[in-house]
Amino acid sequence: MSLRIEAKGLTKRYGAVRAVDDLTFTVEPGRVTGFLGPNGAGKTTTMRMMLGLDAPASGTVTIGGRPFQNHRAPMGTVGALLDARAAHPGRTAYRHLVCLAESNHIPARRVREVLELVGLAGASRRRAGGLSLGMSQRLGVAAALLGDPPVLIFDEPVNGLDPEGIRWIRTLMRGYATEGRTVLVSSHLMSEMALTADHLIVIGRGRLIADRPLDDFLRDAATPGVLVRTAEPERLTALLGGASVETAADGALIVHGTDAAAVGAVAARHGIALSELSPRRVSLEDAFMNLTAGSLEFTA
Ligand SMILES: Nc1ncnc2c1ncn2[C@@H]1O[C@H](COP(=O)(O)OP(=O)(O)OP(=O)(O)O)[C@@H](O)[C@H]1O
Repeated sequence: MSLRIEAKGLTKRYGAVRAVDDLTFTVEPGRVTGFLGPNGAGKTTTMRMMLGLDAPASGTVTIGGRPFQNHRAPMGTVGALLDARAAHPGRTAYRHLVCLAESNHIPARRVREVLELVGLAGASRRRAGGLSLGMSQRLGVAAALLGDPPVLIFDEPVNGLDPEGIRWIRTLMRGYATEGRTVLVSSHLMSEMALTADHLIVIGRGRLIADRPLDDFLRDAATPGVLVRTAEPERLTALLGGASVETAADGALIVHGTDAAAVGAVAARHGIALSELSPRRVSLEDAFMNLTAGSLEFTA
């Protein structure tokens, strides 16, 4: 069973703030979709509406063609990780999952399975309140996986995880997507999404900014240019004739309209020493900043 998530004209206001503003997009099965936006962009609010935890002011969001609340087996439809500290602090990890399983008609043996799956089997008797943030996060993932759902919705799942935990959750999401499930994961870090997602939905101030494959972002970010450092920038600039040259804040030259080999050849021919010569790429983080500039809630 594969289900897509479809938002149409989704809008939510908090007083004068349009937290989510006319969002239309589809999250397809079989890939990891990154939901990217700066702090306050509206990611959590959108995910809460997907799960029927908040009502839209207008528009709709459906999972497999109907609102989440209309599915008869919620945990068997969507596995959600919204708030890592959602478990009752006094309950053991095991008890927390058993309660969830019981109220959702999920066999108790599944609890052992998911505890194994998230690496918490050894900590199942510990109280949720005493777990580290990383372990709470794993317990949240265990709860999400209880019903073996075709759709996973994870809000900033790497928060609080150490590098091993981050790799674990990436692998887990990748695995589920490969099985044909629908995986939506939010983040405010482009660098994290670049390692995790196949497709990106980018929002800023509640509005859709981009909805395209990760590869397209990577290609655009790799705008060709050449970074050159030399003690004779003026002379080299004059010799480069047709190319457009800008000077970076640290004195390096950024040359467009030619390649590193050509710049090196000109410098060699005229005996200009270069201390650096490299093809320049815009970092992904810069590309994301450019994309969302003007949509930041707070700017420095
Ligand atoms: N319950 C609420 N009451 C009032 N305003 C809210 C509420 N929840 C969210 N907002 C506002 O709605 C906007 C979107 O918030 P949201 O938490 O959805 O963004 P986000 O992209 O998840 O951000 P973050 O990465 O910081 O979690 C923000 O301006 C936020 O201040």
